[in-house]
Amino acid sequence: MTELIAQIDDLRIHRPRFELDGVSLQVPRGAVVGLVGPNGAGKTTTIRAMLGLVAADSGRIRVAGHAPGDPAGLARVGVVLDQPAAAPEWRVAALGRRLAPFHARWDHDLLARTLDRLRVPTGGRVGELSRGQGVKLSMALALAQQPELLVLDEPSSGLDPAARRELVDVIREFMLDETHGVLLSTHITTDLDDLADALVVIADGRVAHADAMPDAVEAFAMARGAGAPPTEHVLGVQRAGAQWAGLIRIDDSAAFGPDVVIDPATIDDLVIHLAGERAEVAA
Ligand SMILES: Nc1ncnc2c1ncn2[C@@H]1O[C@H](COP(=O)(O)OP(=O)(O)OP(=O)(O)O)[C@@H](O)[C@H]1O
Repeated sequence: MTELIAQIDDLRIHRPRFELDGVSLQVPRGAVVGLVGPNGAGKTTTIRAMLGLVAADSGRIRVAGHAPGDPAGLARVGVVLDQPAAAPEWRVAALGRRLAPFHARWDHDLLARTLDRLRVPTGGRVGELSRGQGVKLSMALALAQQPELLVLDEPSSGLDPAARRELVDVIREFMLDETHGVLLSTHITTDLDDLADALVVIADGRVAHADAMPDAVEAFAMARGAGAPPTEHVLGVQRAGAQWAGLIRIDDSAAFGPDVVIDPATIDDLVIHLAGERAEVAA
């Protein structure tokens, strides 16, 4: 059986205007798990609960065999969140010296190499870095801990195309060790096409779809037609004038006539139309 490095079962968090409603996901060792979904779907809330940064109302979370927030578990997790990884007044060049005492396996050489490779300026203070440079710094600091699990919440946001490619390469190298795992939340879904071993789509506080890649995407297709959309088999129908488009299960393709065009689906299609499906169910 595949060993899990992180596991979330039936996580529920109640907020005044939001419900995380029974989210379950698993990160096996050796796997990159992509976490996708529309704005406000609950991705960051799930990640924060996993790290012990927000309290769960119910559910079970284990990270490297420990409860969320347990220092023994966190010591094995490198994190890139949507906020700076260090105080703005700290000198970038001094970060290794400042942070190493808090991490048993800190690798100064790896930090220097990653900062150099990602072209992070090391001559100034953290607060002087651009948003993208700050993300790269967070990534370098996360890797310097030599974690077993990397948890990345929208690391690509603010990165230029070349830097995004570098980031994907860095993740690939991290995964050369088959005991490692990655949970990667992103809106740049094309980054996941060749990288993710599994996909979890969250919509409106629930897991709308989860499967291994590429099956997670290839189980679906996009159907497009004109006139009244079919009432069966089409998920999250969207209309533009006389045209309609929706997601279908590939197994249902035969239910459509020649007037319906069927194309392969993308991860974006899943995010858009499975979320639309949830909205229609809720309406
Ligand atoms: N501290 C908070 N108090 C109350 N509600 C919150 C809090 N943080 C987040 N929320 C709400 O929880 C919901 C889920 O937010 P979350 O940040 O998890 O979404 P997300 O999927 O990460 O979205 P995005 O893609 O925009 O980053 C949103 O409706 C948000 O307004």
